Amino acid sequence: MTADGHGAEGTDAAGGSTPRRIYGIETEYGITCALPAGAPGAAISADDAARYLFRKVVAWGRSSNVFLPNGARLYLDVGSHPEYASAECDDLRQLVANDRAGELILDRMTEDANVLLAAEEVPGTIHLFKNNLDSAGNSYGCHENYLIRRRRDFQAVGEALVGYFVTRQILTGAGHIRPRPGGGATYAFSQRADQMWDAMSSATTRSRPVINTRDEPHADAEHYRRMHVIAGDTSVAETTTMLKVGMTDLLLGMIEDPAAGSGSVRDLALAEPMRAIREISRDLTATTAVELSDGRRVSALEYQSEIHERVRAWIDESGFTLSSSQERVVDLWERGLEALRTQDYDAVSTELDWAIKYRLIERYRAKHTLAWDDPRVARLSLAYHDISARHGLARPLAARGLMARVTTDDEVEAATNEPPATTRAALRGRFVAAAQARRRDITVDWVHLKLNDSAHRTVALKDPFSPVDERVEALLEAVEEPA
Ligand SMILES: Nc1ncnc2c1ncn2[C@@H]1O[C@H](COP(=O)(O)OP(=O)(O)OP(=O)(O)O)[C@@H](O)[C@H]1O
Ligand SMILES: [Mg+2]
Repeated sequence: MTADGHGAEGTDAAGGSTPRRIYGIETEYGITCALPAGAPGAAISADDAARYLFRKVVAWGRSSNVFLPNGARLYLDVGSHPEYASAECDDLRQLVANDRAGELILDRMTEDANVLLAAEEVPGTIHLFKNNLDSAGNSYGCHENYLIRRRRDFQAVGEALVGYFVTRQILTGAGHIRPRPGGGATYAFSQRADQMWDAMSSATTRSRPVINTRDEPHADAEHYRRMHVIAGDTSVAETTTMLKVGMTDLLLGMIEDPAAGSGSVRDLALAEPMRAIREISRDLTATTAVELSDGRRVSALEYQSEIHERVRAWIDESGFTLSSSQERVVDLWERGLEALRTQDYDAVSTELDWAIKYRLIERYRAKHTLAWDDPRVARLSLAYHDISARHGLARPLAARGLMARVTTDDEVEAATNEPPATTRAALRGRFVAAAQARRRDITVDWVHLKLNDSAHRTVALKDPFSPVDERVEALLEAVEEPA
């Protein structure tokens, strides 16, 4: 921690760990109610299914927008997809556990909702998907949030970062069976690539930008911004989530380090990012060249290799000691690029979503001689994203050593109740848990904790890095007092 209490600095000197950063992932889940094959009638709509899913939450929290004892936010907006926003994390393994905990919570809610459907004799089974596109072509997102230092050259740095986010799909895309205009289908890196319409903008729904610039830091606005990244595919494999956030955190660390600075990426802005994102998604060799603002042409593979090299050099020069998760990130990043260079996807086919899914589908296609546009292939692909412990493929794939893990089942289970211990989320989690146990009425958001009693005590937690606060201890005592 530094004197100003922000805790993110003080690591500029050689050695030590990379600068601390707050990050969180929001995931909108796909939802559908499916009838057994050949069953007559129609299943309930996705909206109705979502209402069944949230019935218990609404009964318990009196709202479909609640904060949980693990520090996360669970909500359902009118007419939209169930969403889980992870608690603020400052460690990759912690983030993966909190994100996976959301999956587990929602899977259990789905099981309950299906019991409810059966009891009410409503036909069908609800399924939740960690993907980005439903059968009607609607897209929903997985947003990453990174706390970054406020800076005057945000626009210029942002343009280079857009290039990074557009090209990183060759590593972190979730894989997509993409219908070909003239018929048939091919395999692409990303489901989300065809759904993005803008590079940087403050609107999320209308223009769907790669980086959302709405200025809502949930922290001291004088020093920080929250960078809201809309462009990523939702990750299924824990290692892909780890890589996606881990490599971005390191890149941001380099840009924010005065020794490297924004000059370390400024030359990497793309001339036409929205054209590039589509072209790159469709080329599994990652060799299609796209144009940079300065007229140079590079492939996504060259672009990402360049970023990787610069970040590696920055780490070496700074003499940082990486955490074991960060070591894993740098290694997987490198091996992912090498797999593309050699076109030997098997080198990463237990770690990167697009490659895991590709191998799964290719084996199935070969066994049954199926084309990419066969409905059975589409069903297998969808099952990859189904979060159900019973119907989804992630669990059996992991059990057979075909999908690597970052966490253990015990860690994920614990993270359904326990907030990250090292960030502001720890305070929120304790407050929510205490209020639940005492049945006290509270109002919570990312920054505020409020006890709705006659005194209307509210604490504003402006420092997301801090897991301790005397005012919260006093508030917790008030929660324990008889109302
Ligand atoms: N100061 C912060 N810096 C970085 N990330 C943060 C910070 N505070 C909260 N977060 C993370 O940002 C995410 C916010 O999720 P939420 O869905 O509420 O986002 P939003 O975009 O602000 O709202 P909405 O989805 O309703 O538009 C969470 O994952 C949370 O952990
Ligand atoms: Mg959100």
